[in-house]
Amino acid sequence: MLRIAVPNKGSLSDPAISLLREAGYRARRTGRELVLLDEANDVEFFFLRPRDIAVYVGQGTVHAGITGRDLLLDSGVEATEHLPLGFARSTFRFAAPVGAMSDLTDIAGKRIATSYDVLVRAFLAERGIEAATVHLDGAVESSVRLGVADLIADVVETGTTLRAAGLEVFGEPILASEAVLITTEAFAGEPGLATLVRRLEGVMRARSYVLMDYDVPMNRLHLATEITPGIQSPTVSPLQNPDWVAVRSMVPRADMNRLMDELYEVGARAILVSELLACRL
Ligand SMILES: Nc1ncnc2c1ncn2[C@@H]1O[C@H](COP(=O)(O)OP(=O)(O)OP(=O)(O)O)[C@@H](O)[C@H]1O
Ligand SMILES: O=P(O)(O)OC[C@H]1O[C@H](OP(=O)(O)OP(=O)(O)O)[C@H](O)[C@@H]1O
Ligand SMILES: [Mg+2]
Repeated sequence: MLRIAVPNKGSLSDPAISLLREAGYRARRTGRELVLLDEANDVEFFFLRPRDIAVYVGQGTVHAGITGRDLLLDSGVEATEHLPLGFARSTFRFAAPVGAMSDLTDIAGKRIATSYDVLVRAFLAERGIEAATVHLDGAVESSVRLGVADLIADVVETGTTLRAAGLEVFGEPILASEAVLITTEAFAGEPGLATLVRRLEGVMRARSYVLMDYDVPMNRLHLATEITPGIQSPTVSPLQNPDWVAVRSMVPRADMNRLMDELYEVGARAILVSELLACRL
């Protein structure tokens, strides 16, 4: 039976559980459940703290787990990224009081508050910058105002928390992070894991594409299918009116409005967009 670690709390937990549910696995019913047996899929899910998941995977007590790239690297564990999952995207950055620092060299000799000491020390060591780290569990943004540190290194998504604390990012980003499925070399070839990966990829693809249907005059078909070439090739079906055909094609969700405009321009009508639930491409 495949053993998978899933975040039990924090920003990673809900999207990870939704992704698994959409991929056809049993969803967690209550927030207090620690272990969940999914007999139909031959998988056991363990709900653990996101920061601890790399440790369990590294020890081989579970076959794989979902955590953040930043947490994986900070754990220093010998687990590897198997599949990026596209949610909980953030950057990991240095930030200091507005106007105080502009360059990485400004960090030398200063105190950096962070929850990710290993990640920060490795970054500084690579660049030969000497500075002290102050470990804090959370709310790192408050540390500068409270006099515990001169700058911070923390997760930034919208930047709202930084602004509220009177801080601004500076220097190059330390890391671009997102949720990732991790495993070890010993388990990377597990058949159950390959099934999980295929299903997760199916959900992610379905989320990033939509299905587009439209009718177009036969003599404009070549123009329309250039706009929506699909994955393999668009489906073209006859209509009762022999001068028109119906076309169905997958298109990237991000492009859908532009493509609808372009199709209309070349004469397509009745352009419909619908959601995909899952797919195997
Ligand atoms: N605002 C955010 N946007 C995107 N990802 C985030 C955000 N905050 C934290 N993360 C990601 O979540 C993971 C950290 O999870 P963790 O549960 O330790 O902290 P959290 O989500 O901040 O929850 P909490 O602090 O409430 O326990 C990291 O991978 C981090 O990059
Ligand atoms: O750029 P933003 O959109 O503001 O998001 C980033 C903030 O979100 C997380 O904090 P969280 O709320 O989890 O609190 P914590 O610091 O106690 O972990 C993270 O640690 C940052 O502080
Ligand atoms: Mg947090």
